Amino acid sequence: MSSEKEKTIAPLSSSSSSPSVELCKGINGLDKVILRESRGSSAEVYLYGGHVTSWKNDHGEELLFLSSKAIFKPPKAIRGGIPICFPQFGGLGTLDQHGFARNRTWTIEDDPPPFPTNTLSKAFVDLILKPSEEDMKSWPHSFEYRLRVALGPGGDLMLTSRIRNTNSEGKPFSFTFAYHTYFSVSDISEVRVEGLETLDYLDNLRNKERFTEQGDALTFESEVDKIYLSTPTKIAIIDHEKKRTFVVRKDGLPDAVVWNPWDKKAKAMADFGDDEYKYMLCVEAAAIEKPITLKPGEEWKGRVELSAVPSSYCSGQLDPQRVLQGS
Ligand SMILES: O=P(O)(O)OC[C@H]1O[C@@H](O)[C@H](O)[C@@H](O)[C@@H]1O
Repeated sequence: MSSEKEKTIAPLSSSSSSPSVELCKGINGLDKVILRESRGSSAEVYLYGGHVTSWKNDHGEELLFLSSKAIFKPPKAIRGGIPICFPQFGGLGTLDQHGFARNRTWTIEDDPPPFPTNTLSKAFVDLILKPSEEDMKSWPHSFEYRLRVALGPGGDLMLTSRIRNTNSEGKPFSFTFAYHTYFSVSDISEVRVEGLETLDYLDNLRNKERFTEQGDALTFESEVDKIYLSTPTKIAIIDHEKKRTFVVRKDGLPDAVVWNPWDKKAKAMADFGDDEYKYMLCVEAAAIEKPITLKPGEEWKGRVELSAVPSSYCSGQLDPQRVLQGS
């Protein structure tokens, strides 16, 4: 073998790679960005919706649920991954359900204003959304919405939203917000959520009436659509069968929505498989009960950090305290 040939082969057989960010075409030719970390984890972000559609650990296992029937065609929002609900959560206002950010095309911003704290991550992308003239007709406010999606060296997925009021005529505005995260689970009946016990919630299935959750971890055996209020900064989703725990850490987002459509609603959704409710759970870091108000020039920040860790066991039982109190 010539030395020339050996030189060409060497880099291809190398197993370690450095963090990378790649812009390419996704489904239906929509632009997407792929983030890759050196140990093998990755994430995919569509510019349409500023929407994370994939998050994989360093074994290449998908951690987010994406419907097999998801429609990647504007103006329909993508079913699964992490839709951004802004400037309105759900039907709590005059806009279409969950606002318009999830069905607008965002732009990559090469040089955003610096973050107060530096992220360790080298695999990240900065996106920006500004309202179009059409948007201003239904929501007459100027804003700049900057979204950074970053993959940490250990595979954690971090989303940071910075929303600034850029109204020139001195008008404040208010909004509600959610990171509508669809977690992939092995079987919804094997899942528990820790961290929301004893909290008050608004039940979307009962006219948003206010109730208080019981003392036990949440388990699932029917449709659920609840907005938990004043929640702790950390919530754990424990997948018994997979022996995997998702930890949601959040900042600036006091509420948490828990949603699973179950069988009847699943059948009624055109972009969701009839049985897919078994394999997903939405736990959405949110600001809903008390809308955020920004005066001109003011900026709000809302951040979520998702990690997937092996569940810790204690004499055959999961030990929720270790999950919630651990670092
Ligand atoms: O079908 P959409 O607009 O994506 O909304 C899905 C669900 O999103 C949840 O956040 C809401 O609480 C539910 O009420 C809603 O059904």
